[in-house]
Amino acid sequence: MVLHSKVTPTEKRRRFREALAAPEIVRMPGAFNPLSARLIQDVGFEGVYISGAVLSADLGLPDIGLTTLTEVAGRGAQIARVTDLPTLIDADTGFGEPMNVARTVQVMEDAGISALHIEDQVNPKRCGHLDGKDVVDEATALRRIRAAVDARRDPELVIMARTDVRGVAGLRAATDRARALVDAGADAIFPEAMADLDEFAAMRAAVDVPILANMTEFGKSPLFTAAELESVGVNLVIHPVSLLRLAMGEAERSLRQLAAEGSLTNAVPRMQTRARLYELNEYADYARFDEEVFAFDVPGAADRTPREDAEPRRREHA
Ligand SMILES: C[C@](O)(C(=O)O)[C@H](CC(=O)O)C(=O)O
Ligand SMILES: [Mg+2]
Repeated sequence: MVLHSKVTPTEKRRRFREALAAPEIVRMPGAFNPLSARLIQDVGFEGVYISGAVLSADLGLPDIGLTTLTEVAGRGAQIARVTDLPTLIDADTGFGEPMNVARTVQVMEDAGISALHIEDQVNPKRCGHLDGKDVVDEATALRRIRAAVDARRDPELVIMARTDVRGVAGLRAATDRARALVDAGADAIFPEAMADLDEFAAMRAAVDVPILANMTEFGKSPLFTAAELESVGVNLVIHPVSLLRLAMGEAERSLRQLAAEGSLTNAVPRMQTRARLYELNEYADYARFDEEVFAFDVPGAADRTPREDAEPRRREHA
């Protein structure tokens, strides 16, 4: 892959649409940084989720709409450029009024993102699995999606509408809202905080676009397997915060061990090795790339060298 993914954003978006249309469920664990996105690809998943909860947690902030479009898109771009997989990013409420939503879509396109979801919570939003959240009225929710769709320049970009209505007004209201969001142009639906598989099945029956299941831990939905979700027609599953929770759990355990034992010797067997890290970050490929660039010879170039002292730069390789 060296330096970046060679798959263009449009190609990733096209592949994502194709995967969503296939009968197999698309699995997207949440990357907490570009390196973990590499791991997700290496282990063989179909896509990378970029979570708002993870980004805000990473900045030491609660997930209550404090992060800005610039911060979220910047992180998205860093992650998208190191993976060949499609990326789905959490655009919260779209960062403002419908006009802001329109700008959000274009900024995410420029960031190389494949898909984004925009939710119908009021500003400031909160985690969809917490009590006490609120949603905007239908007209406002539809305007956000309409603005997003109108602003899109690459027709392959996937615009997903998330509805938080289930936790506020029940399943029936959520399926009604989802239908309206699809009519407004949403390519896919993210029904937040569904209580069981029957609710996913009801959502499946309500709309004819791909639907997503959010398997976040410690939330309102039980943790169904990919096969269970696929069996009720769910097209895409995200595990948004799982890798961050796992890494932080291990970090805390190990810090306590270090504090108690004065060394991390006993934690080393649980660590990713230096060799594996270098493999993920393609040290060998970079070295080869460097060699090839310096060995590259343009026929006749020497005759055209304008300055006699123009010596090619030499580089030592370890
Ligand atoms: C999917 C989500 O929007 C996210 O930001 O990752 C969160 C996840 C979480 O807080 O567990 C959500 O609102 O469900
Ligand atoms: Mg979120």
